[in-house]
Amino acid sequence: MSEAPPSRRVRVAVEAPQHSGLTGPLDYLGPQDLTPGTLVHVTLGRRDVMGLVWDDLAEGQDLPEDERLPESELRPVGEALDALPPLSDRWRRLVEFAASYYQRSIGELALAVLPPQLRDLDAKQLQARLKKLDKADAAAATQAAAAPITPADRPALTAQQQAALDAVLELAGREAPQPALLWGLTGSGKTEIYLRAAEAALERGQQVLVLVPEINLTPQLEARFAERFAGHAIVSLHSGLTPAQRLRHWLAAHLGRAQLVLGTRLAVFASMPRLGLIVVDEEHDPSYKQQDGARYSARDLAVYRGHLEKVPVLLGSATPSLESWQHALGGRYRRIDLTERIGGGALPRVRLFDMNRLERKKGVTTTLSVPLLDALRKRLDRGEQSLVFLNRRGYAPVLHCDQCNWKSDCPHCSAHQVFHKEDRTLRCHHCGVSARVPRACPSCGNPDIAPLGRGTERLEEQLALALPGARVARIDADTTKLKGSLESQLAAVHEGDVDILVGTQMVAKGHDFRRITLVAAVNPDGALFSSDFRAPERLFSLLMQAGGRAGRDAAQAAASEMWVQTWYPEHALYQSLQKHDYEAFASSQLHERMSANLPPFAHLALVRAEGRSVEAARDFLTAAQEAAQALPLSLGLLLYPPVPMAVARVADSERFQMLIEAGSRAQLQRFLRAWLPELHALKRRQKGLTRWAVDVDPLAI
Ligand SMILES: Nc1ncnc2c1ncn2[C@@H]1O[C@H](COP(=O)(O)OP(=O)(O)OP(=O)(O)O)[C@@H](O)[C@H]1O
Ligand SMILES: [Zn+2]
Repeated sequence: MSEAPPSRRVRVAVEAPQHSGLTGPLDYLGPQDLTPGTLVHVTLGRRDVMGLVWDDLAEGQDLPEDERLPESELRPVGEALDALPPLSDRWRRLVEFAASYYQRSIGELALAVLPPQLRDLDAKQLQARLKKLDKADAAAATQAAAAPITPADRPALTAQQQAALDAVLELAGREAPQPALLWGLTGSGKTEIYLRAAEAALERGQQVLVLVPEINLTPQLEARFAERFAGHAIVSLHSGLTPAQRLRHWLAAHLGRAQLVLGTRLAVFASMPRLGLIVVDEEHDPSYKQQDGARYSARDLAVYRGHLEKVPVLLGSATPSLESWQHALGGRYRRIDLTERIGGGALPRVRLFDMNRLERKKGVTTTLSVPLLDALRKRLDRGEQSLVFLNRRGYAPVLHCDQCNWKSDCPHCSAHQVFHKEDRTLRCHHCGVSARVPRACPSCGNPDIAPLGRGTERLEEQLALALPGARVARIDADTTKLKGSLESQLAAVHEGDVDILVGTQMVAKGHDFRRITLVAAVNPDGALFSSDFRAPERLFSLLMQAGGRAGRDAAQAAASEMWVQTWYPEHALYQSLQKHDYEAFASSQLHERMSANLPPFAHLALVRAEGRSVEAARDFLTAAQEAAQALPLSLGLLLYPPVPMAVARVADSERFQMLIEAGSRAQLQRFLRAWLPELHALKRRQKGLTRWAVDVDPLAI
């Protein structure tokens, strides 16, 4: 290091949040041979931060020539972490696309999707890490090399599965494969297709990325991959890992050593030099959408990544998102169907139980109707399992005093505090604040305050009372807080130690329960009349999923039943559900969406604002709307007026939102790019505004 080599202008993506006004990579002075994709330390203001050397030109996010600093004023880049192979061109294109599409800065997104620990290392520490990893991997690699890629113990495919696999393999052989939508009934053996397609990719020496909605809800999928590919290098990537694990797993993927990467939405950004296949399981699941920062859809980015890397993307679902379904109808996605359950079992018979037929007693809803209890008892007698599904946790959604009408409202939110009997607390599910249950009404002193309505905790209690001797268990966010508790509770169900399982949507998804013959949804009507146009889609898929937990053992399939208690049995959604007719449901929904000009026929962005007062949040959006109307690019767009959000106040913050609707993605993108910089300026002027954010393709309205 005697003579300093000549320097040049290098562009470095640094983590500067959008609101700081820095959008593109920044200019520094660095050595000639600094490869794009290399991590470097740089100074930003007075801080030392991690940056990523970017390309010479990043489209759209560059400062105009005359705003760039002359070379003489540039700061030098600091230490480069060049022991790490640079992040690939394709990886950088993915990040660039995501940043631009979701309206964030490249640097913010690039650094946010790298493992956090990587940011804190210097070159020497990184080298030490890599060395340690080398040693561990050398041992594992010999093992992996010895493991056969074609495992011996795998089931022979059914004819339908074989046809589906052939279709996937045919795509994989193409120069630029189109994405595939694997539409398969619950229990039709979709996972087996993922496994076989993965196997074929491994045989080609490629890496496979498998995305799942929530890793702790799908321990079985992970177990099935681990079992099938025992001896192969499989790593997981999700937010439940320790920072050290996350770095180790990420490095294994980046160095090309991990053959399979299984992860949640953030794994869509895993650096994988030999990527050969992307699987997105339960592609319709809302948890693929990131809900803060860059609000990306991992499913949509997976499709884009497949296009960039020219690899097949396999989107699997029994109830595809209407977006994907529409793409399949239009021929953009290749549709592959699995229409039979493994073993030839039937889907459960759906029984729509009309609540209007029950005798009405004032103020009492008979959630546990006599016929339902009879059906449960029948299963008990036969030694079969039942699942009772209610998407509301806690004991009761509100406590109420019938003398003065006091209700357990959250002091900080426009919502009730939920009564949790187990620890006798009132808890707000929005801001998290928790209080002891009062002995008497805080307002009038009446000692007789009562729970109104019902959550899973109460349902569990009532079931145990009504069916003495039954082993009732509950699985929801409250019973599974401890690490490993969900796994052990699920294991108890699989082992037959539970007769009746009560739970929220956590139990409806993905589990391969073998002994359940009755699934009951006791109070699903709420979503029918939601102001969110996607609520019916979510309800339908949740109920199909829940129903799919019954009769998975073909021998019992004929006796399986799904029980839906509803006040609206004639509703089209339930009618389609009864026939297991996703196609009819999708077609009627798409029809409605088309006439209402909603996605997938229109493209939406939502701007949300939070303030210390209603005025602050609303006025900001009103000003934003005026700024939008002044832009010629807003012509042809629909700008809805600001409205309070469904839960208007959370943690003492007033929340408003404003919807923008466009006929095309490109039009929306062009408009946002012109408009959002003005919002950064407006924010500085709006007193009392705490934050604002834009959500492109919002999922919940
Ligand atoms: N060809 C096959 N022969 C025998 N058993 C199979 C075959 N394919 C899958 N199975 C088994 O059938 C069951 C259901 O398959 P799988 O879990 O893959 O269905 P799925 O479509 O992913 O279901 P879901 O959407 O409900 O999660 C599993 O226990 C699986 O091991
Ligand atoms: Zn609250």
